[in-house]
Amino acid sequence: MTTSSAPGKIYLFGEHAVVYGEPAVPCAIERRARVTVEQREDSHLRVHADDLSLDGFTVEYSGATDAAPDIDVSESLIQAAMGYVDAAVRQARDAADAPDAGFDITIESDIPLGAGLGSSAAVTVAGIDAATRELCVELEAEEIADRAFQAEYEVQEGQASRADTFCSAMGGAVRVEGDDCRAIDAPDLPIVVGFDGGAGDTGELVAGVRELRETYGFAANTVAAIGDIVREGERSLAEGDIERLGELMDFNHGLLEALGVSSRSLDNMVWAARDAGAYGAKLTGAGGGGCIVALDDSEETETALRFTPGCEETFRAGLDREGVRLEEQ
Ligand SMILES: Nc1ncnc2c1ncn2[C@@H]1O[C@H](COP(=O)(O)OP(=O)(O)O)[C@@H](O)[C@H]1O
Ligand SMILES: C[C@@](O)(CCOP(=O)(O)O)CC(=O)O
Ligand SMILES: [Mg+2]
Repeated sequence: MTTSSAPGKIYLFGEHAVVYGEPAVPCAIERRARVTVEQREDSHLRVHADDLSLDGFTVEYSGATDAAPDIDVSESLIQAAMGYVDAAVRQARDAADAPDAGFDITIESDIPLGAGLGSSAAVTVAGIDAATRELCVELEAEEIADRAFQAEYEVQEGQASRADTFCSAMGGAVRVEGDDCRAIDAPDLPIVVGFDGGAGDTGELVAGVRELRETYGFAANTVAAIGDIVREGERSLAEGDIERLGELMDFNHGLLEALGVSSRSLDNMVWAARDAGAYGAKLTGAGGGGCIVALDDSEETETALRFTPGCEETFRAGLDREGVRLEEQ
């Protein structure tokens, strides 16, 4: 039996634009997905996910590739829930050259689903690490990142950048521009997350930006301007200039809003954080609903978010310098 874990992430800058080759800077946060894998005698797959919430449902399921899941929900929901796990298992079987390996898999995660904190990447990265180790193969973090990207790319039908999976595998702050992925130095950041309890459909939101970008030249310029913010933000990060980082996050949020991926509750939380004196605040990830990220070393932003209509949960989540790791074997 092998348990591996991998962190979720926030985007300091650059989501969406990273899909079109602009750079992005995601940072791993201290919230993890833990995946426990035990090889079976047969080639079946049995998955158990605690408190897996899908579109407001909480389901507990266990299924096998050749058997119906033991819960009464639609096939499409199960497909959505299983997609990343199946893809991670395919990658592990391929890496270990064990096409018929079967597993019992248990997933526990502190990362809300579909909320822009990279739960899919964390589950995929931790799943590949645990399953390959179970097959006596130890992969480098970079290879896990690459295989997890292939898995996300497959599930998201070609609409994925390397940012989430590389960040989750490596930990810390990273910079991703096309296929060029690298770890970067970052100071400890006072990260506060606000969560509206909802989720956005990453594929749909990415498709919406794509359409805007194809329809309007100025939308393409907006995407390019996000790239300029990221380049400026990298300098501020290197200098540890948190005030400027905050200002650039505010700017980045404005451009994401212009691209149509914010929402009323995300905007409310962003404004609550700014009014509370945060250095800056923006939505994180695909948007549409889910999480915002703010920088504040005082308690003010968390207190304000607790009283903000539409904010369901707020928590401080420090930068996690560790990426994928073995928990138990
Ligand atoms: N705890 C979990 N158990 C099983 N699958 C999970 C879990 N967390 C995330 N996933 C998978 O990741 C998907 C959500 O990923 P995505 O839509 O990319 O949003 P995000 O990565 O921002 O959280 C879920 O639909 C599910 O397939
Ligand atoms: C919108 C995008 O830039 C980030 C999506 O992040 P998340 O799955 O919402 O955590 C898409 C991508 O980079 O693959
Ligand atoms: Mg995701």
